[in-house]
Amino acid sequence: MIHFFDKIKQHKSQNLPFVMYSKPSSESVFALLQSNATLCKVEDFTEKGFVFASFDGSQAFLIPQSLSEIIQTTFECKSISSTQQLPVLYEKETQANFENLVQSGIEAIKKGEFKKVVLSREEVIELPNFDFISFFEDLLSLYQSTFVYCFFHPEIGFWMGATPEQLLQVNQHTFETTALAGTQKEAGLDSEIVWQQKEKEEQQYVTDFILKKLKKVATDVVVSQPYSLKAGAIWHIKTDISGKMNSNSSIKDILDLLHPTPAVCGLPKKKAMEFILDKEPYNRTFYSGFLGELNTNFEKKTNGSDLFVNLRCMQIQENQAKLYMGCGITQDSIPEKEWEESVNKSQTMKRGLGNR
Ligand SMILES: C=C(O[C@@H]1C=C(C(=O)O)C=C[C@H]1O)C(=O)O
Repeated sequence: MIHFFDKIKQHKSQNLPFVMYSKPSSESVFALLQSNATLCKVEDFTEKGFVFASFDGSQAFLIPQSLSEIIQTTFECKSISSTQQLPVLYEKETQANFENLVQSGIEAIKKGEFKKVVLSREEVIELPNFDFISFFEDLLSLYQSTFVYCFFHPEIGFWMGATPEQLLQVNQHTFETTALAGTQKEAGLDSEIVWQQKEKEEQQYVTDFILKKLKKVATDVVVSQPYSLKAGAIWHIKTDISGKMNSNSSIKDILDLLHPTPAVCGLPKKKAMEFILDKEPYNRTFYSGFLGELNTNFEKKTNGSDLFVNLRCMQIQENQAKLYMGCGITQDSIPEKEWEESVNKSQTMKRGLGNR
């Protein structure tokens, strides 16, 4: 049998669509290898396969199960120093531009236009001699608590990432989702992690938004206490939310209500979205969109869905990678701190790349 990664390489060299991924805390890696290059759209979210959807909700594509060979492998973690840092050198202008964007967000919040907005930037880095397979293997070892993926479609692009954020998991009529926000860099002992009011509040906005939206489509909703979650060298605050979908509600109904959550867009959603589309100097496309298994769980062999928010990711183009990172802005935000947070988030992908 040809080895899993050789098959992936072969598929990529034929310019055919594929995705490979590993779920949080799993040792399995699955791949869907589409047999032709057709661009398949998701119409109503009853389709089966792997979905890749944009931030603004206008595009959702599928690698369909019916057109794909499904392969699986298991991996063993290698030991990689997760504290290795790439030198961080930025043009003053890059930092000033992002801080000005954040400042404009703070001013809009103070004027009452919205309560929270998530503002992001892209960063281009050179990737000479990039081997996506060994980078993917490094991501698996570095970020075991995240959803690690590599997605390719000739008409969509080539994306990789390690996201800590689950958007939605559905099994029959029960579902789980999470509210994730607040960020701080690892420092000292894990047990000493302390959150400021600003971060607690920012995360509470996300939880409140999700609970309010779910009222329309779900019952028996259970909410955990907020707790700290580590993803690589970054900490977040997380709340787990679960419940039962109403019998007349569909996955599409829930996704329409939840995506994009205030964890990646803002609050209220429409106003924050308008601000982002108007003010961010680039197009997010699939960054902060969502991706994952739609109506098919290959490990459990059920019809479940398991969707994640596309964060801590990059788009590979020729010998370059575009990295994407965003920060939740509230009225108490300090532009310089948000810049630092974006630099810390960029380390998730750079740390893997630093090992090359
Ligand atoms: C937008 C990103 O992350 C989101 C924003 C966070 C924050 O504002 O603290 C935390 C986790 C994510 O929900 C990103 O990583 O690009």
